[in-house]
Amino acid sequence: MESSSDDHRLVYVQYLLETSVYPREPDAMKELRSITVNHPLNGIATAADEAQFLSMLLKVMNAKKTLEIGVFTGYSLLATALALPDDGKIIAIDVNREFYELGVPVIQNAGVSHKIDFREGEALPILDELMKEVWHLSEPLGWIHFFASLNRHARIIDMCTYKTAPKFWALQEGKKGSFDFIYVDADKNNYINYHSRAVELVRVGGIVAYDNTLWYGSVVALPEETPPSYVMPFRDDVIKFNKYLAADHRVEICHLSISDGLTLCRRLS
Ligand SMILES: C[S@@+](CC[C@H](N)C(=O)[O-])C[C@H]1O[C@@H](n2cnc3c(N)ncnc32)[C@H](O)[C@@H]1O
Repeated sequence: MESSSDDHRLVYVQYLLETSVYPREPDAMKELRSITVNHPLNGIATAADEAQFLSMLLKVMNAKKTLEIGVFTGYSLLATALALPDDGKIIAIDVNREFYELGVPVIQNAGVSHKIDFREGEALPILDELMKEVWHLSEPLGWIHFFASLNRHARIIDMCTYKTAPKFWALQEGKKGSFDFIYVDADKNNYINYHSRAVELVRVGGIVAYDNTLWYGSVVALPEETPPSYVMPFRDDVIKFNKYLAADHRVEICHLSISDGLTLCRRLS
C-alpha cells in the first residue's frame, strides 16, 4: 500500500518501503495510513520510512515527554505514542482538529490515547503558553524532571525549604527544558519562530526534529526556475531555515535525506 507522499521519491525508496518498512509497520499505523490515503491532502502525511526512523530514535533516547507541531491525521503522532513507554506524554498541536479526529479512533483502538494531550490552535501562541505552563508534579515524571533540572541550571534553591521549593521552581521554569523530543512538521515559514521556542523547551541533550527540510526531495538545491510552481511557496523559507540552523551553535545538527529531508538538532547547552 503506497501513499502519494511517496510518489515523487526514487525507486530505491519504493524498494526499502516494500522490503523493510511496510512488513514491520504496526497494524494500527497501516490502518491510519490507509485512512489517510483517501484524504485530499494525503501527500502531507509523514512518510512511513521516516516514521519508522523516528520510532527507533525515540526508543534509543528513552524519550518520555515529547511535543509535536503539525499532527494532520496523526500518523507521526501514532508512531510516537507507540514508541513511548506507558507513562509517556505527548503534547500535540494542530490548528485543525478535524484532521486529527480522523485518526482518533485508530489511536484509541491502539490503546495509546492516554499519552496524548491534543491542543487545537495556532502553534506559536500555544508554545508561548507552554513556556509558562507547569507540569503537574503528580505526573509520573514531574519530580524526576524537577531534580534533573537542578543540575542543569545555575540557580540555587535553599534545600531547607525543600517542601515548597519544587512548586516555586516549576513556576519559574514552566515546561522549559523538559521535553526529550520535539517534532516540527507544520507551516515552514514559521520554522525559525518554532526553533526559538523549541530550543528552550527541549532539554539539554534532547532532540528537535524538523521535517521537509529538503522540500520535495531536492527542490532546495535546484535553480529557482526548475521547481513546479506548487512547491515554490515554502522553498525560500526552507532554504533560509537550513542556513539559519547551520549557523546556530546552540545545537548540533544532522541533516538527513530521509523522505523529503529531516533535520535533527541536539540541544547543546
Ligand atoms: C505536514 S502536516 C503534518 C503531518 C503529520 N505529522 C503526519 O504525520 O501526518 C502539517 C499540519 O500542520 C498544521 N498546521 C499548519 N500550520 C499550522 C499552525 N500555524 N499551527 C498549528 N498547526 C498548523 C496543518 O493543519 C497540518 O495538519
